[in-house]
Amino acid sequence: MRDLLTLEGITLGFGGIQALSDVSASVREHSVTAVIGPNGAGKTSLFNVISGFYRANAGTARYDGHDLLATPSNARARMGIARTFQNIALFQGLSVLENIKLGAHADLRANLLSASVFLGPAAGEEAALTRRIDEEILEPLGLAEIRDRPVAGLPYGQQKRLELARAMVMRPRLLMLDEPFAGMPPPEKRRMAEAIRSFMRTGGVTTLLIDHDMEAVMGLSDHVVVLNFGKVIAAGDVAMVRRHPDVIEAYLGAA
Ligand SMILES: Nc1ncnc2c1ncn2[C@@H]1O[C@H](COP(=O)(O)OP(=O)(O)OP(=O)(O)O)[C@@H](O)[C@H]1O
Repeated sequence: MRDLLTLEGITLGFGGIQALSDVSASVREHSVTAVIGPNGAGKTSLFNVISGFYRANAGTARYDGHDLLATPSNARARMGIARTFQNIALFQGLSVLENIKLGAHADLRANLLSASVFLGPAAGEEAALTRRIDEEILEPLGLAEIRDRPVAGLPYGQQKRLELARAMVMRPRLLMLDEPFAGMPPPEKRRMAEAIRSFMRTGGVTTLLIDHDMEAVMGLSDHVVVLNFGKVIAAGDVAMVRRHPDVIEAYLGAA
């Protein structure tokens, strides 16, 4: 399988802090790649460079043959890059369905408070989108019954799955998940992992994820990149990374 994303020498600093130093990594198409590492290792910064939220000071990124770092962030979304956030970033006053529809209007997300998001598409398009969301997204994620409920008050696990739903409605090629398992009890983690796998099977998506939950990460991932103090200290398959002495010292040993 070919690489969908290749990073080389990515460097990012904030004043005196070196968040990323010369980070090189690749993400193989149709695989799950996990980025792990202790707090402050640079995982979210790396996501922010890929999605265009931060601008790298040095380095290159190629995505599907394109120079990613030269591509504006809204164009990256159109190229099929979708992400979720570490902290839940849903509209609590809107329904499950409305939140997912916002995800479908990637270009308008910069302008989320605009009512035109809902008035924009013609009625026929709107109905087709709703049907697609019902079949492609809500059903496999087990969210069909709560489709019209407001997000506020939904259990945490359902809100995390809704974030995945909102990213998936774009039919992304590269799905970036920032701590999808955080704060979940084991049954919810299993449901989330199953949902990610099912989208990979049916949608052919490539997944890049960050999480602290070693068991969940190891159970789902084909490839693991370990960051510490902004540097890649190990990369490889799950078995190799588990055995790596620097990883054990930096991360697994401390877990
Ligand atoms: N906007 C910013 N301004 C200043 N420093 C930042 C900014 N974003 C990240 N950093 C710093 O860069 C370093 C890497 O942070 P980052 O959030 O990428 O780590 P992380 O591995 O995602 O950590 P965590 O597991 O705690 O989320 C940290 O020292 C952090 O304080």
